[in-house]
Amino acid sequence: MNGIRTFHHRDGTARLVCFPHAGGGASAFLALSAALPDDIEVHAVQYPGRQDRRSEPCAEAIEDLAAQAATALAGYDDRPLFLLGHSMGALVAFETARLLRGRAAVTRLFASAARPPAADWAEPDVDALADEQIVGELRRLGGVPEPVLDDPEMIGEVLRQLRADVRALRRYRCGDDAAVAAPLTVLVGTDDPKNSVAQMRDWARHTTGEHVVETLHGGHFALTERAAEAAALLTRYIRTDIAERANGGDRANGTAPADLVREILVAGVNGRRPPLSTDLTTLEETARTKLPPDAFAYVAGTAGSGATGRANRAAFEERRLVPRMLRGAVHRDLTVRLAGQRLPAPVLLAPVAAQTVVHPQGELATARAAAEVGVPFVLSTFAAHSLEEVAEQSGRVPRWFQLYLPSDRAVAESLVRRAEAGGYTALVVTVDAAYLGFRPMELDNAYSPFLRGTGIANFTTDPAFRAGLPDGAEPAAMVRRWAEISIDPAATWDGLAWLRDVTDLPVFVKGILHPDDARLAVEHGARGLVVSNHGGRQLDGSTSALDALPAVRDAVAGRVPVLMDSGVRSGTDVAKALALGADAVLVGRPYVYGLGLSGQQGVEHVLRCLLAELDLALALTGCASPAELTPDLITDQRFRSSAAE
Ligand SMILES: Cc1cc2nc3c(=O)[nH]c(=O)nc-3n(C[C@H](O)[C@H](O)[C@H](O)COP(=O)(O)O)c2cc1C
Repeated sequence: MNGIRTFHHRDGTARLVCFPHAGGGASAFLALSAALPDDIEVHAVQYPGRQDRRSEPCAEAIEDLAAQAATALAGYDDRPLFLLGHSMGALVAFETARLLRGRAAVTRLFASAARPPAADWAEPDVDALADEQIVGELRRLGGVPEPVLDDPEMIGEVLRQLRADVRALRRYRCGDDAAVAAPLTVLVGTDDPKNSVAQMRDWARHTTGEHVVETLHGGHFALTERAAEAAALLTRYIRTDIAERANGGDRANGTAPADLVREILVAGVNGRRPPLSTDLTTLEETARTKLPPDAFAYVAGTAGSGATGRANRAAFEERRLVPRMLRGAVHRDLTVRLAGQRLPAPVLLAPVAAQTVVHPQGELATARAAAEVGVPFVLSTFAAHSLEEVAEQSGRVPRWFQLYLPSDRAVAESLVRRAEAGGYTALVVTVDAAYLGFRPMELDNAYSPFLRGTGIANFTTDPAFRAGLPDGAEPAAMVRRWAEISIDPAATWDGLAWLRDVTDLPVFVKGILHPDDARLAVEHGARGLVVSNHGGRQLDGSTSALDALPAVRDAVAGRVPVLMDSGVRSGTDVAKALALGADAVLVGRPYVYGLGLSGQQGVEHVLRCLLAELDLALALTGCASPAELTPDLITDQRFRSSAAE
């Protein structure tokens, strides 16, 4: 009997085949199948000896289950094939992918709640355990409904299947070098009592392709118990893989970011010069002379005496890279993955409010530049153009939306829904600006763009916001209402948990500096963090973001990606942040100066320079990818003894 079951018949562009856990049947994936969208056709493998295959004997070995599945799937080669195995099912899926090589190519393998194939699974000898002991363990892990656990006949059936499966699992052996070619995404529940994120790293040995670890909120059965969250994550991977196949890869034109150097020098032969200096640290001084004074002060300003603004720069300058030689890093790949999304480089444009202050096209020009260069733009809640208008300019590069949590939760929810509908793929919740910092450069000019009606477009276009105002409200009334509700100064971590429950979009928390806040953010649903002091604009005297990074990174121990911003001015700054543990970096003021000085072209220039210098930093430190930038490539000048100088 063909062991493939289908719950929802769809004519999807992709096929996802799910492999159940020990003691489980195909129906374990019913809710997940329902939560997945129509473009993904979902099938589940029914192992012999259970549910509608009850009359057949259970399999003796994982390899037998894989051989049966591979035979059934051999003809599934008419659309991209994805395999997803849960717990023991991950081993069956892995072995199936190995057998399918050359028959039906597996586009990606998802392994959920499962240790790597070569690891010791430490499964107890269930034949030697009493029924009550096994039932106790099943209660602890979840996954078997209480009524089944309490029904002697039904639980007897589950135990029979489970014992057979665990016998097969205990017999299974896999070498360290057994690998599939398919990229591999490993999913692990944040509270899985059987598995930890650290144990998942060795899955990397079992693929010659990409290896990513993703966390889901929940325990051993997070995959099926949090079906909506899991479905959103799987969908992002599947759709990105399909889009990549359609494009034939991003490097199709064969150019690397570092080729900018040659491009500029060759253009010079014909008398052409770059539009702005390639030394991005000089743009601030150019902007000071060219931008309107109020606008320049708004962008350049920091809090108080500027101590934190200076510390942000000093932290980068005090770190030095230690180049490595003769490593032949010719083929470099800047791609990174964050919360299931593939980014062409570990660089994003930070959310910066009210961009029409420096250029009439504002965020529209920035979005076009981001799309042109292939760098995601994080749009501010306080943008001068609505998020829908900006989405239209954003092309195919992932776009993210930054959210200040409004005290009117109806407005907050409405903004989230609009971001979802507008194709934004992540939310960045900024938590360090419950109050505006004390910023002398703004105060001395008595200048706020918002109070003059710039930077509130997402509110004036929002139905929930407008519902709180009389029809035909004057602009001044809108500004007053905006000032009342746009940021909730009383928000607590519960606000983050609320947001997690309102949306399936991954939520990054921006503005984290303390390791305890990092842990709290993850506990309340953050899928990523941004270590940031808001470019030194909030609390003067606070720590530099780069100095805060390693402790935050250690606090989350790989459970979620950690991004950073504040003070990044060059590609080598990006390299330093990555070497100290950032997964990606946001850049703020430099691109805003590029926008103010040369519009879209200026933003493109800044981004190209950053990426070119980052690519060269990889080449000159002998790294083929951002992941190879490690702390040993950094020295900290502050801790060098004079003898070493
Ligand atoms: C003019 C200006 C406006 C900003 N507006 C926002 C905002 O609306 N939301 C937000 O989360 N951060 C905002 N930021 C902070 C940036 O996202 C980022 O944290 C900071 O600019 C990084 O530091 P850098 O400018 O040194 O690169 C703003 C920064 C500037 C300079």
